Amino acid sequence: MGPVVFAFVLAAVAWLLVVGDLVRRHRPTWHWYLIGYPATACRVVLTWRKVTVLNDLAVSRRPPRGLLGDLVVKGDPLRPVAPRISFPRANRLGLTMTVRLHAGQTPATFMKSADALTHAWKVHAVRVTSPERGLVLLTATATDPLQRPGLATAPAELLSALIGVMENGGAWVMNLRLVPHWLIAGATRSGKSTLLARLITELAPQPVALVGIDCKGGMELGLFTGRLSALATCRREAVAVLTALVVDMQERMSACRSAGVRSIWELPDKLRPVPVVVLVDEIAELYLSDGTREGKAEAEQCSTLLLRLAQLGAALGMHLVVAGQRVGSDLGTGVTALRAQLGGRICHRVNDPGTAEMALGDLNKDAVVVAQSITAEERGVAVCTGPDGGWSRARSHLTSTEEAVATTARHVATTPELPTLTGALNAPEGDTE
Ligand SMILES: Nc1ncnc2c1ncn2[C@@H]1O[C@H](COP(=O)(O)OP(=O)(O)OP(=O)(O)O)[C@@H](O)[C@H]1O
Repeated sequence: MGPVVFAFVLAAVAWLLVVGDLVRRHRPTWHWYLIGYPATACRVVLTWRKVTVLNDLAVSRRPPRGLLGDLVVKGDPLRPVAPRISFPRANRLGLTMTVRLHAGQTPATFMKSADALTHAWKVHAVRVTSPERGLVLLTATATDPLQRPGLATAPAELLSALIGVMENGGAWVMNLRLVPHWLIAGATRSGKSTLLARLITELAPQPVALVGIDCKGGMELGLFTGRLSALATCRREAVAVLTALVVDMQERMSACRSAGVRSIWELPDKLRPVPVVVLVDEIAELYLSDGTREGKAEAEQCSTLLLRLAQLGAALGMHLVVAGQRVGSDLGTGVTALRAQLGGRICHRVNDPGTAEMALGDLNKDAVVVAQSITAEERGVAVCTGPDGGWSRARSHLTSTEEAVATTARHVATTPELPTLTGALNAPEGDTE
C-alpha cells in the first residue's frame, strides 16, 4: 500500500508542477493571484520586522524604568518596534502595503531601503510613495511588466501622444500642452528614433506643424518628409529653420499682444496660429564645432536660437523635442541652459553616467540609478518623467518604420504651411545671419 500512496503523491506533485508552469506561461495573472501573491504576502509579513530592523526603519522603545526606593530599576533591553504595515493587497501586477510612520520618520528612509525590500520579498521592484502625511505606500511589482507590455489606451487630445506603457500598466503619454518641451537621451540602439517615429505617428493626424532637424543627413526624420513642414539635414539648414521659427514666434507674440492675451490658446480659433513641434534628432550635431570660425558661429547660433524657442515658445505654441546620445556639459554651456528649459525628460539606456545624470539628475537621483540599470536587451525601455514631477520606467510601443511612414503618408495633405519657413531653406547662404 505504501509504495502506491507514494507513487500517487509523486504523480500529484508532478501534475501540480506541470499545471503550475502552464498557468504561469499562458495565464500569468492567474498564476500571480493563485500562487505568487499568497507566497509573496507571507514573505512580506514574515520578514517585515527583520527588514525594518536591518535597514533602520524601526524605532527603539525606551525600556520602562521604575524606582524601587532609591534604586532605578531598568526594564527589558532596548526593543526595536517596526512601523505598522497593512496586510498586502493584491493587484494584477503585484501588491501594495501601507505603512504608518513612527513620529520622526520620513518617507526618504523607506525610499533608500527600496532595494533591500525588493531582495527580501523576491519581487521585481518596490516603489515608495507618500500619498498622505504620516503614511508610506509600498508598491511591489512581481515581474517586470515591461518585458511583455500590453497595449494602453489614452483619450485623443491635441498635442498629446500615446507613446507606450508605464511600469504600473498605465498609458505613457507625452502631452505637450502640459509639458511643452522634452529631452530624450539614450545610447545608440536604445530606442530614441523609434520613440520619435512613434511621436510623429501620433501627431501626424493632428492639426500640428512638424519641423525636423536631423543633422545625420536626414536619415531618420527624412522618412517623414511629406508630413514635415520643413526638414533641416545639416547645421546650416538648422540655423535657417530655427531663425525662421524665431521670426514666426515674434509674430505670434505681437498677435497675442494686439489681442491682449498671454498665449495663443486664448486667441479666438480663427486667429490662432497652428502649433509647431520641432523635433531634433542628435542634438550634439548642432553643438559640436569643427574648430573653424564658421563652425563655431553656427553652433553658437543654434544654441541661442534653441534656447529662445524653449524660453518663449510654450505659450506661443512652439514645442521642442530634443533627442541625443550624449547631453553632457562638454557640448557647451548652452546645453545646460537648454536642459533647464526642457521640463519633460526621457532617459533610455545610456553609455555614460553623465548623460543619465544630465537627463534626470536635477529632478530625481533615484531615477538616475534606475536609468543606469537599463540593459542593452531592454530596447525602448526608458525612465520618463510625468507632469506631476514623478517618474516611472516605461516602454514605447514598437512602431515599425513602414507603419510610421504609411501613417504619415496618409496625412501629407494636411501638412500645414508655415509662411516664415517657406523659402527659409532655399534662401542663399548668409541670409540667415
Ligand atoms: N519599444 C521597443 N520595443 C522593442 N524594440 C525596440 C523598441 N524601440 C526600439 N527597439 C529596437 O531597438 C533598435 C534600435 O532602435 P532605434 O533605432 O530607435 O535606436 P536609436 O537610439 O535611435 O539608435 P541610433 O542612435 O543609433 O539611431 C531597433 O531595431 C528597434 O527595433
